[in-house]
Amino acid sequence: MSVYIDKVKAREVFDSRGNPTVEVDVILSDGVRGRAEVPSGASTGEKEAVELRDGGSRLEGKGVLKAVDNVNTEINDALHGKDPFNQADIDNTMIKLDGTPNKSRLGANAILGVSMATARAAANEQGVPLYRYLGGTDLEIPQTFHNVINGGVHAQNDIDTQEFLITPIKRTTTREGIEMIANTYHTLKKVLHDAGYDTGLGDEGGFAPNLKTTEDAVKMLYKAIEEAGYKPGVDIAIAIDPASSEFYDEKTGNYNFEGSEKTPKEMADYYENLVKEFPAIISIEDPFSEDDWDSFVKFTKRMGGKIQIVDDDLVVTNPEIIRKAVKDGAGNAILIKLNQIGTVTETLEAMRVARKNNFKTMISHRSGETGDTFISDFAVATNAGEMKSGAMARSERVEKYNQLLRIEEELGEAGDRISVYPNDVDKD
Ligand SMILES: C=C(OP(=O)(O)O)C(=O)O
Ligand SMILES: [Mg+2]
Repeated sequence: MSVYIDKVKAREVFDSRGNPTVEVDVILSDGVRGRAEVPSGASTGEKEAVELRDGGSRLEGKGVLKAVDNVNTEINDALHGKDPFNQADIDNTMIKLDGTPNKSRLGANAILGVSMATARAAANEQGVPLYRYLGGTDLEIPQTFHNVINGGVHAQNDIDTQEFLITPIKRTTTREGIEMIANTYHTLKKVLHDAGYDTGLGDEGGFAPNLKTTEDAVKMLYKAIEEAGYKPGVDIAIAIDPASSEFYDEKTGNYNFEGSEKTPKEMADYYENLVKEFPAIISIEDPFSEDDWDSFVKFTKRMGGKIQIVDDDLVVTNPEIIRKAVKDGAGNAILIKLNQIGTVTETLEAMRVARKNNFKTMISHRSGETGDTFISDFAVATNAGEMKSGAMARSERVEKYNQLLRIEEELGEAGDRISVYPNDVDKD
């Protein structure tokens, strides 16, 4: 008889913010195992699959023992005897067992942990790396986006834009690109320090200086890129994630942004001027709130030919909402977070819908992370094109880039064509 799932076992471990999270082991009938840890967001979208938390006074109500128990009892019973290579069956069984539209009964954290650990166990059973098991051949290393200045809800400072990311655009290998980012990151520390700013870190390993405005932060990035010996917009480009649902006022329909109240139209003007002033900015994520769909559509018509407009909170990796974004022309790229939707299978569907409709895809970490490097393998396996995983500090972030370096080496040794998005002429 071929190998089957013997047991799924979960435990409570801790994430990079010191909050409890779910870790799952999937154990196959021949003893082979797969393990996965589940990340957790802070600026979460309203329509994300539900992360089950225990409530009560223990660990400020953030415990995940209910989710752990759901894995160890109901999910274990439902998956015992199943084929670990049939990922869709595993995921659909859990979706049906949960029975809610947003995984709120068993918890998306419980379900995703099992889903990812099953893929790992299956890869281990075949004796191949996870990226190979999920992706086969003809794989591409993603372009990496590194969040080097943290603001918004990821830092205790006055900047409302949550993320300032730098991305190496002129490089021949991933290793070279990541070296360029490390150089710039170190130079940024010096630039901030010399200008009298604090160089403490935010949640994603970027610096969290008490700069007052988004423009000031972008100016610091320009300075750091140049002082590190690169040209902004030629060697290294910039992306921002205002995560604007966080400063949107539902009652007025306006944005309370860095000391002034702006209408959606004024916000759009602001972004257009920002990109004019700083042409190294090539990508803006969640420029408008998840409750301000029309502004996304208008902004995509206005700026979509010039820059990448990434939907994160707006579509929460949900294939149905992505279909609507495609239909309405809201954004031109999708941020992909496995825990927003809660299974590997649905995440693959979300990516297929996006790519089929010429939307770019960027695989993302969460602000609360673990040491698990699943997303690096996943980004390569799916030829995602882009990946963001924080700055070149805090090992839960850096390990994900290190995993890309290992994969690049392995692909080279195995004789694969190594291409580094987006320099490749085949880019889609
Ligand atoms: C990574 C992000 O933050 P969080 O995990 O807090 O949602 C994001 O908004 O893109
Ligand atoms: Mg975001």
